[in-house]
Amino acid sequence: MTDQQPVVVIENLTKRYGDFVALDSLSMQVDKGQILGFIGPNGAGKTTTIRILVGLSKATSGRATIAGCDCLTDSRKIKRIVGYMPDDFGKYNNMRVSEYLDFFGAAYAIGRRDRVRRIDETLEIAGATHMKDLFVDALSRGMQQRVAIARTLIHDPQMIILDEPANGLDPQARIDMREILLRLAELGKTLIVTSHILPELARVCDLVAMITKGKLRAFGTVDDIMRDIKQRRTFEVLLLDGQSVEPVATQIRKWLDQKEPTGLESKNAEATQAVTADSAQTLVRFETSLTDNQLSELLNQLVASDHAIAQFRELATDLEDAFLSVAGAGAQGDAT
Ligand SMILES: Nc1ncnc2c1ncn2[C@@H]1O[C@H](COP(=O)(O)OP(=O)(O)OP(=O)(O)O)[C@@H](O)[C@H]1O
Repeated sequence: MTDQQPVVVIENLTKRYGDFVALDSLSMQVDKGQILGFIGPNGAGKTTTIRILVGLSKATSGRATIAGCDCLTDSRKIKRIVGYMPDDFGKYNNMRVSEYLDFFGAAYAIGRRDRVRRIDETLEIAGATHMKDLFVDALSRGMQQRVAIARTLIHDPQMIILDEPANGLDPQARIDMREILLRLAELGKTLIVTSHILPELARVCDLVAMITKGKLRAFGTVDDIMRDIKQRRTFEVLLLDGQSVEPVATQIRKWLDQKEPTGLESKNAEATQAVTADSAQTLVRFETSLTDNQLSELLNQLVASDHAIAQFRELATDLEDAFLSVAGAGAQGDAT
């Protein structure tokens, strides 16, 4: 395998439990040193995919390889290449951090002298050097998560798979976790990181795969996904006078009812519902899929009316909105 070849190759991976399709023809690739954010709500199929990747579960059809090794048939090699951190830390009473890591190092058949060195190295990468002599079960969730990362790195895997590493962490610990992920990528590791919380990963991921109901809904860089997903945009009209809010909201509703794709009553109803008047903040907010050209007509009408308009602005759409848009579109598609 050369450096140019993707480290992870997933081709048409499908997993059925009886009649239930947990994973439906999933395909994607991850290159060396990249961080893939694997995003999806509970039950989407993330853990199913990961279990197949680390050789713990057999796909019904399709294929997955890591560094050229088949995840099913080369499972011994996969265990050497991959470090897997499940979302559950487990119970390790009466064990100091160094003993805990030594235990896992020995399980990987790392010699005693190398284990001593690896324990120091992995604790340093995970920012947990000062925890070395503490008892594992006395550590906070965030500290335990760092120790779990050190454990995942103990055999120096080239590929690291972390299942919900930020789960249960406080905001600072989440930021620290992101720093650790970036450090690992800098060290040349390839990472797959799952989350059901999107913005958390968006800042550190090179790639994002969004999955719902076992199907890949979007795959690409964060920018690609934001550009490609056709979504309704949100606008705000800020008014100078609170009394203008209701009449302007009514004017926008009427205009949207005429201009949004016609012929479908439900569409119009949706557009109408998407206009909200906020008297306290003297603004009207609305959602639309109309273009800037079309919206300029509305802006002209509003400016020509008796109401003093302070601002007409588009609200930034974040990845969370994009995800909801993808998930919603996918769910509608499945229903038809
Ligand atoms: N052994 C099993 N037998 C039957 N159904 C299963 C089994 N394992 C998982 N499933 C189902 O497959 C679907 C995908 O589950 P999976 O655990 O992969 O989701 P997930 O995206 O990891 O969600 P979560 O974040 O909740 O772990 C779920 O509907 C789950 O109930």
